[in-house]
Amino acid sequence: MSKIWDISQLLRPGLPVWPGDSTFETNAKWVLDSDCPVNVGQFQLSTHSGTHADAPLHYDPMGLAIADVDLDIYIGPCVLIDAICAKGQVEPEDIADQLPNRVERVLLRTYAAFPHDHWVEKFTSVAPATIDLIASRGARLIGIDSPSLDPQTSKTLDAHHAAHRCSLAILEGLVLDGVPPGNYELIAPPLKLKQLDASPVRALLRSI
Ligand SMILES: N[C@@H](CC(=O)c1ccccc1NC=O)C(=O)O
Ligand SMILES: [Zn+2]
Ligand SMILES: [Zn+2]
Repeated sequence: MSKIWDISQLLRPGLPVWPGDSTFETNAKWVLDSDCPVNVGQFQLSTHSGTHADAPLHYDPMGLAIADVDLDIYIGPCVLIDAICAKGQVEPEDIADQLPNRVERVLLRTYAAFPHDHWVEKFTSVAPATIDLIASRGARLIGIDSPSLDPQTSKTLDAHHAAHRCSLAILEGLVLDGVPPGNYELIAPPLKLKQLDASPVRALLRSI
């Protein structure tokens, strides 16, 4: 029997978001009572809320929108690598020992404990050389538990552009607490959002 790990953040009011970005809000459009047979909610959120997939359109005006990306990248074998010891940026030497020679998808864990209730300004990002290394092993997707591949203060998004050059899809904001490093099946397709730059995902790992 395979085990499933839910590696998604809980979307709720109070969810920490990128400084200045839209907060996650909910509202009851209809409320079930003697006059109304159903509950119907509504919610408002940033495309980069919680656990999400970036589309190339996020950092390239000519890039694909999230509705148009190849879905099979988000489903299939992956390796989860422990990079908790990395300081500032995940450098190639932080993961070299754990990175298989051939790999399809790579997930990096940087938090010892995921910060569910507050925004961490100095999260761990990924060195562009690490992106190149992962891509050189055949990967088509990189995922990370921090909110971005690049530092919060970056204006050039070098790691995002490196990923784009290498045709690597990007997942961010994964919750990897309690998941042992190793091989899994990833299931994390984005929503089919026309002309948008990213999408929340329900990200799952299945043991193999
Ligand atoms: N690059 C980040 C997000 C990002 O940069 C961002 C997200 C929301 C609002 C503003 C952002 N960047 C502004 O410079 C990411 O990949 O999710
Ligand atoms: Zn993003
Ligand atoms: Zn990103």
